[in-house]
Amino acid sequence: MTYKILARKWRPQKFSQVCGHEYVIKAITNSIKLNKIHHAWIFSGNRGTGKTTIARILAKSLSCDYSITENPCRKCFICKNIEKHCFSDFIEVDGASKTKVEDIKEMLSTVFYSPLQGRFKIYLIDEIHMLSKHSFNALLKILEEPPKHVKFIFATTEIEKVPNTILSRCLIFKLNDLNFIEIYNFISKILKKENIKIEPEALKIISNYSLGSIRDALNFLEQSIYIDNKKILTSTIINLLGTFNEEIIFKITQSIIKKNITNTFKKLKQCESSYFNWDYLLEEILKIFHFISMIKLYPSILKNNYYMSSFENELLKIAKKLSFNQLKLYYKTILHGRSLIHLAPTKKIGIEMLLLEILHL
Ligand SMILES: Nc1ncnc2c1ncn2[C@@H]1O[C@H](COP(=O)(O)OP(=O)(O)OP(=O)(O)O)[C@@H](O)[C@H]1O
Ligand SMILES: [Zn+2]
Repeated sequence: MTYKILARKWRPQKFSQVCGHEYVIKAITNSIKLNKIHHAWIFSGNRGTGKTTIARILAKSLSCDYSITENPCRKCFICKNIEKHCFSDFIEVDGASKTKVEDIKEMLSTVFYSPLQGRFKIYLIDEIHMLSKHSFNALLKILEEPPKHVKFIFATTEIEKVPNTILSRCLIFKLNDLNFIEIYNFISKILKKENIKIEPEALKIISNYSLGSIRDALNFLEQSIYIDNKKILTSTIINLLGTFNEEIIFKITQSIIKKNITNTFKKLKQCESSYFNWDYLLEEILKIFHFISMIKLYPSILKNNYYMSSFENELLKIAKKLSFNQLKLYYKTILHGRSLIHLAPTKKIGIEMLLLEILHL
């Protein structure tokens, strides 16, 4: 059998398998249950959060041979063919490569023909924001009065680039970035199914590093599996992603707060490797200052918290010791310094100067 990468192998095929986005899923499934089927949907959100996945499940829901259903059977020939990407009445178009008006006109020339096998003719246009102005105008004409058998599903990472005239004719669903816990739980489940063990710290780093995208998290896992077959090690992830574990980030932040220059630079040296990602270091330090500020002003954030959980007591102490104004000053100085780093002769010099500056706040 041909090898399928994790992100494809574990692409959800039913709404119940989708990670997060509860309200979006609820709205879609309820509208299907109530038989209130709109003619155009648009899903917006960052890369790898589930737009195409949800769009394809929706296409099955509308087309399943048994009935329109929020729970497509996955057994009928239509469901099966949609999953195999070979169903003639489900047309997927990549808006990024078909931007020109001729491309869109060619696609739209088929809308007036009845579906061949399905209930509807469904057009999924991915990255719709890439269409040209003329393409949007051509699409708008059809969207104003679409034939009854036609449904449009759009996906975009940049909804602000989609004209309002198009948006106002669609149901708009905003997919948020998945949070740390959602990604953590989702990939833990997949690793269990794949019978692969992982060190807890490695799982945390992946969940954190993927910045809200399940696809990124699965791709990082994929890469690490090539190295550690049966048990993914923290050291592998650190080298692979050019990142570091929570302990080192915490220690650097702690040394900064204690104004201990020697320790700060000792720890910094430990991070250095050919894979080291300097941008990530500043991002992580910013996250810690944000987290300490939250602990100070909104302590309930610690309930069911995974982030920096091994250092909770120390973080609480810091939150008590520093005023919010001090925390804010650290945060702002790093944020500002980070935006100027590209002007430094090298990133390393930029970071070292910034650390010296905050050590002297
Ligand atoms: N919410 C989610 N739940 C479960 N898996 C997900 C989710 N989002 C993404 N994935 C995983 O990531 C892969 C890519 O997802 P998908 O193609 O739906 O992302 P997308 O938002 O359309 O991204 P892009 O904007 O880059 O096209 C899927 O095959 C699946 O494995
Ligand atoms: Zn079916």
